[in-house]
Amino acid sequence: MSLQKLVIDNFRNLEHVRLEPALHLNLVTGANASGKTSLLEAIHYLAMARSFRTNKPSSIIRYGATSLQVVATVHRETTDTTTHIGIERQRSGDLTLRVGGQDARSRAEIIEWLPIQIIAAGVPALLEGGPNERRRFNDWGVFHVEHRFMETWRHYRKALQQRNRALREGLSEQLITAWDDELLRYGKQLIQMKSDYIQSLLPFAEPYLATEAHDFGPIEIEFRPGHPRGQELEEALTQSLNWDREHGYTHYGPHRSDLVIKSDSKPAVEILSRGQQKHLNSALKLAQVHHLRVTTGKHCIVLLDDITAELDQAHTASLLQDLLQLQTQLFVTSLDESIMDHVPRDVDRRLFHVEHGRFEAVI
Ligand SMILES: Nc1ncnc2c1ncn2[C@@H]1O[C@H](COP(=O)(O)OP(=O)(O)OP(=O)(O)O)[C@@H](O)[C@H]1O
Repeated sequence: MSLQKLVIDNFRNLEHVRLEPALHLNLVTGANASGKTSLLEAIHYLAMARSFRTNKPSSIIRYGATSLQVVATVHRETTDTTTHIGIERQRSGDLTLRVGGQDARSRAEIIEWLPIQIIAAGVPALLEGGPNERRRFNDWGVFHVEHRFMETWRHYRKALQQRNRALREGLSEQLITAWDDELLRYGKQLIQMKSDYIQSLLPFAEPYLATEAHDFGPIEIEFRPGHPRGQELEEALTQSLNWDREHGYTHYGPHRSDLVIKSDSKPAVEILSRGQQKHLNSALKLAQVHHLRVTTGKHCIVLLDDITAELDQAHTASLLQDLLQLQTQLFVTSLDESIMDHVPRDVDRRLFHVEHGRFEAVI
């Protein structure tokens, strides 16, 4: 996917911005607080219907405005089709999502249209972030490559919510476990999908992890299904019933799945330097972009925020080259233009300069 046109209204300090991005590299430069990250945040908001910087949607609406809007013309390479995608958020909380001139049926419809990855200083990395971040990484991949995922997740979530409600309300064992069949059926399917995804991702990660510059030992990623090893999910559910009743929620299941990332057979978070952790993080995201490309033909949009603060020159250059080779559409922010020196001349590129929320296309 790629954005051909982008219009942003009242998003943080961006009052009204219209851009025609390049197909591959879009570099956004400007002083501190000019609006560079806000641009990436607006694109991310359009693609995911959530900010990567805050959980409070009202804080992203421009001060004094009653609503924000982000609209894009999106090209899908797999079908060579173009459509309009839009998101509008009112300060009152109302959210409207539009695809092709119609209300979207769900957030998933938009997310499916716009696969997006972000590598940014403020976004928790896979290693140092909590299990939520690693689940999100895992689910992102399964969502985009496995069409049954969303439907299975909806069934599972419904059973989980009902069971948790029965637990909270202190209902009888019979009423609590009435949901177990559904929970097990869809839970096991989810565990299988998530585990299969990680297995199929690993070969794609290897080339990015194996470059000499990284200098870390062999990396392993172990999928943890969200229940104790050596036990089936049904056994874990039965054994934790008393715990679940006491705490008012279901302890075990794929909603608690996690990934254990190891280097040289030891927890990577404990032995890798901060710089190495950042490389590992970007290598795994690159692997997802590549895997998506090969398994579905979809191109990803990648947002790199203040990348030179994240990675040194050599790694920035190699990351840019890898991403450009995968034909992603890149939006990169930086205080200066030096990143362009790492980019081959024939790459379709545009340089934008931003000042107080106003963008100017320089090349
Ligand atoms: N809701 C809002 N309405 C208007 N302005 C806002 C809002 N939220 C944040 N801002 C301001 O928007 C400006 C742009 O912030 P942004 O994070 O995009 O800057 P940046 O160019 O990425 O800066 P840096 O290089 O320092 O990371 C800041 O001055 C910030 O205070």
